[in-house]
Amino acid sequence: MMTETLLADRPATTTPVDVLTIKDLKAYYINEHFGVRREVRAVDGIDLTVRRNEVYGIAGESSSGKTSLIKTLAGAIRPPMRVVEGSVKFDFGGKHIDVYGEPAKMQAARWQHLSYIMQGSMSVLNPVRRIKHAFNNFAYRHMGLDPSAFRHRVESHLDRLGLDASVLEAFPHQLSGGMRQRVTIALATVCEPEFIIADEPTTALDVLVQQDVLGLIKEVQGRLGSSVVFVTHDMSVHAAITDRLAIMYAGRLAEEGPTQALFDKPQHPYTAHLIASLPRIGDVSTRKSLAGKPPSLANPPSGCRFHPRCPIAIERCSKEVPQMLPSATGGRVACFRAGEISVQ
Ligand SMILES: Nc1ncnc2c1ncn2[C@@H]1O[C@H](COP(=O)(O)OP(=O)(O)OP(=O)(O)O)[C@@H](O)[C@H]1O
Repeated sequence: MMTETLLADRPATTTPVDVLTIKDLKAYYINEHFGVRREVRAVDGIDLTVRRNEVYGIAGESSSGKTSLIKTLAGAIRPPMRVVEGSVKFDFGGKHIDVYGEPAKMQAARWQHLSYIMQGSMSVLNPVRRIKHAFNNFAYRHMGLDPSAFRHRVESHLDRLGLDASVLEAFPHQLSGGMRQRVTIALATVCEPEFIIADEPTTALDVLVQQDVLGLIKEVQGRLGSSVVFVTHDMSVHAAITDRLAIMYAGRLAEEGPTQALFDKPQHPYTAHLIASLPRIGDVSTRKSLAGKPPSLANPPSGCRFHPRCPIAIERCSKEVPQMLPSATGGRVACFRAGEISVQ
């Protein structure tokens, strides 16, 4: 995919109002067997903010902690996962919610203020019930409308999203994968939430349907002025849809910044590697893969967790943990040698 073209088409975001603030967040999977405690440090000291009316991407290879982070920020964690430190706070237009201080408030905010678009629509669509039941189950009680006004609202929302009202009478298996994903986007946005979490929503779709679904998410986000946290390992999808991008490695942030700047001039060697491994039209050279594999989060390396795989690591990298500091490209980066590597 030609990331340059996709990036050039994107309008800039101009409203720097924070809707989500995460401070020093640590969330671990903690198991104890026969008195031996095992901690998987999936989210390990994350600070970030998401602004109103932006698409904020979270990238990183498998097991870097992306899903654990979004579960934690949505207050959707279950044992053995536990938040051991830090805070997650939302500001929904003046309505403040401290996710771990006020769990009941967070529960009440679901659908109306915060909703999800998941990978694979079948997690929200019951295979043996018509689509309309999903709307009735999830959205009806949050909207305070009588049944006919609710039906009218759902139908006009579907219409704006290019879906015919007849989908409400269909069973999920009667729709294509792309159509089902459009329905789940409609379901997640019918209450006009301020905050939408999209977890790998296009991963199972083919490229053309993927473009269509991305366009739809961007359009709904723009119309509602919502914030979207968009998680995927696919950097070309981030290039197409996100305004700012965070790169996760082994439970921590490696880099964060405006998506375009991050693609143009990655400051962290891991970001540079992710961008360099994207296929480019006309380039027939073999892409060099990164040596080694992501570390175990039960026993991560000392210092910078990326240092055993980093082509420019120095002694300091194995001893000290680099902090996220302002980067030369208007973002933040956690690297003692920030900016010293170029994309091949
Ligand atoms: N229930 C669990 N118990 C123990 N460890 C877990 C559990 N769920 C996830 N993990 C571990 O937490 C770490 C982060 O996993 P997570 O699913 O958040 O990563 P991810 O970046 O979303 O990966 P993927 O892209 O493959 O979904 C991994 O090491 C994973 O093995």
